[in-house]
Amino acid sequence: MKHPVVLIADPLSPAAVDALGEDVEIRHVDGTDRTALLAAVRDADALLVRSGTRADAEVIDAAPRLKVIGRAGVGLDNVDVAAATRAGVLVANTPTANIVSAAEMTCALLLAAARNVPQAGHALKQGSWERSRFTGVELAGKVLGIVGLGRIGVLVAERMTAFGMKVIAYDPYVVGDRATELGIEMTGLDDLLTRADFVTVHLPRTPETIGLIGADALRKAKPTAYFVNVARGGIIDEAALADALRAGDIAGAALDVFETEPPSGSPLLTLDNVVVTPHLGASTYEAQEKAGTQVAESVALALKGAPVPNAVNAPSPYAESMA
Ligand SMILES: NC(=O)C1=CN([C@@H]2O[C@H](COP(=O)(O)OP(=O)(O)OC[C@H]3O[C@@H](n4cnc5c(N)ncnc54)[C@H](O)[C@@H]3O)[C@@H](O)[C@H]2O)C=CC1
Ligand SMILES: O=C(O)CCC(=O)C(=O)O
Repeated sequence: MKHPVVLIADPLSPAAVDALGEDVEIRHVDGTDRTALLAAVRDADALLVRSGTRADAEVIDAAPRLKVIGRAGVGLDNVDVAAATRAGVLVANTPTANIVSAAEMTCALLLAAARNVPQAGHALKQGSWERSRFTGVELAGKVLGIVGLGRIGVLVAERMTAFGMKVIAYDPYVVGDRATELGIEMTGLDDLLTRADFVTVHLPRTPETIGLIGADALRKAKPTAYFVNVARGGIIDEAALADALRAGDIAGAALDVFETEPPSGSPLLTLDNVVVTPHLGASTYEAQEKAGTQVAESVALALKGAPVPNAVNAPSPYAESMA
């Protein structure tokens, strides 16, 4: 009997392949090579992606056998869930597999920006021992503003509270006493922007969140404020951010994600007060093993027609956009 074809379009942990078992035929394609992807998906019963591959309507239409798209990670802005649902294709992500890694990365970038770690290290490797130039700021006693108090936002709050930061947050969808229990003050976005010494966004990329932090928002921030984005490019408008950084309207930024990835030619890459990483929030062995295993288990269940715990086809209150 012919086994169902599982097409892996982004680099996944070997654990994913193990968890898929022997009853499937595994094929690989570079999901960023559009032509190759559209050709390979034609025979696929399942498609496995991370954030590098766009599983949009064109891909779904090119895949007549497709039953399931597995997203090894959280964000679904690269998967057209509505088109998949219309085509009867189940979509499943791994909503908790990489959240600790993403939160730890956020804390790392916050500290790196506050203490100029990459800039000072780079200068030293170039032979320059410049201690005063890289004087930083302490986090203790400072206000951390978290925009989007979901799974990752809460983990960041817990960790940065241990550094002595006062945490305030904006999230109109948070209900209940969770924030109070954690000692987090919920507030409006404008108040957060005017009070925060560090602002970090932990939102999905949706029509509502694209450009949420734009020129107006940045104008409200303290000139000493730092902005951190380990969520999705475009939630902090990059052109407005570059302008604010150049003008000295804010002190610095740390970015793991970009409007276009890779962000070739972005002015942000040329600014000294910007710390950057190439979308590494989920790139730990632990997160990838969990995401790979969980997504493979979901795909294996879907191919058997069994219920899948992390299916996301149900309407969401903030459906992610393909914009
Ligand atoms: N850099 C990386 O490698 C990673 C990035 N991510 C990104 O982080 C995002 C957040 O992840 P989680 O915390 O797990 O998601 P989550 O769904 O647990 O939390 C998102 C929070 O944003 C809030 N929210 C939605 N729209 C909002 C708005 N307009 N204003 C304010 N708050 C709003 C929701 O109420 C929710 O509490 C993901 O969607 C993904 O894009 C996730 C993992 C790794
Ligand atoms: O490792 C990846 O594919 C990106 C992780 C991510 O951004 C997510 O899970 O939303």
